[in-house]
Amino acid sequence: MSTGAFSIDQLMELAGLSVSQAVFKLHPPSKGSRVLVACGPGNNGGDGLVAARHLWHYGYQPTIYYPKQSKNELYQRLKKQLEGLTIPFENDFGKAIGETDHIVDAIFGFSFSGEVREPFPSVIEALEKTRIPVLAVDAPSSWNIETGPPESGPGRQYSPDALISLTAPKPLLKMYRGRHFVGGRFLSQAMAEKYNLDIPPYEGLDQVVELRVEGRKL
Ligand SMILES: NC(=O)C1=CN([C@@H]2O[C@H](COP(=O)(O)OP(=O)(O)OC[C@H]3O[C@@H](n4cnc5c(N)ncnc54)[C@H](O)[C@@H]3O)[C@@H](O)[C@H]2O)[C@@H](O)CC1
Ligand SMILES: [K+]
Repeated sequence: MSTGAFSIDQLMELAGLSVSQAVFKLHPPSKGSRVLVACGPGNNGGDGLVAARHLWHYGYQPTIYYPKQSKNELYQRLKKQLEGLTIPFENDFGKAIGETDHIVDAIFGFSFSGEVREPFPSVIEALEKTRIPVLAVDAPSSWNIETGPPESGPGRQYSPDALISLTAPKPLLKMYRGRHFVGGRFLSQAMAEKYNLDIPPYEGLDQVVELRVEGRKL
């Protein structure tokens, strides 16, 4: 992903900005301003940290669940930026889910593999059961990027209300039914052609576009 001379910081900022815009389109703060952002240990979690910062500036009240914090300097800076806005970090996911209007699932993205390890099984199970709307970032966490939901264990019935694919949809989209956004308004025509991607019709200032999922009307 160094392609196109974008640094990881830039890509993560663009990803998190897209996520924040999808949240706004799904649930503007007037419909409930509390948003729980569940962040995993990798870059998917980093997207969540960035999104939370933007959401705060839009008028939301984010809470962060971030149980496996990376020591990497980039994540430490993202965390400091949130602390600077006095955004709370909550370690008890069960408590946090009871005190929110909607949820961003930024736990695992395209590098997830194997069975869900601690401390995340109970978190995935809670996402599976909750009636609070969930927006999954890049993938529903615990899904295999190629084949979709796991056959057993946490996540086998996890079906978030909305998904935002970053840069381009992943193969798991075949197994997904729900609202679907794409965020990747930085791709050049040359990059899109190189990777055989279609650039979707972004409008106005939008960093995201909602697309039709096969079999479901917008
Ligand atoms: N350059 C890029 O590739 C970009 C990626 N972005 C985001 O980064 C994501 C991919 O990030 P990463 O490659 O860091 O990986 P992920 O964030 O998808 O997950 C990897 C992390 O999860 C842990 N993990 C993997 N399997 C696990 C399991 N079974 N149980 C518990 N923990 C497990 C790994 O130890 C690692 O810490 C994308 O989906 C997207 O959201 C964006 O930030 C934009 C740039
Ligand atoms: K995710």
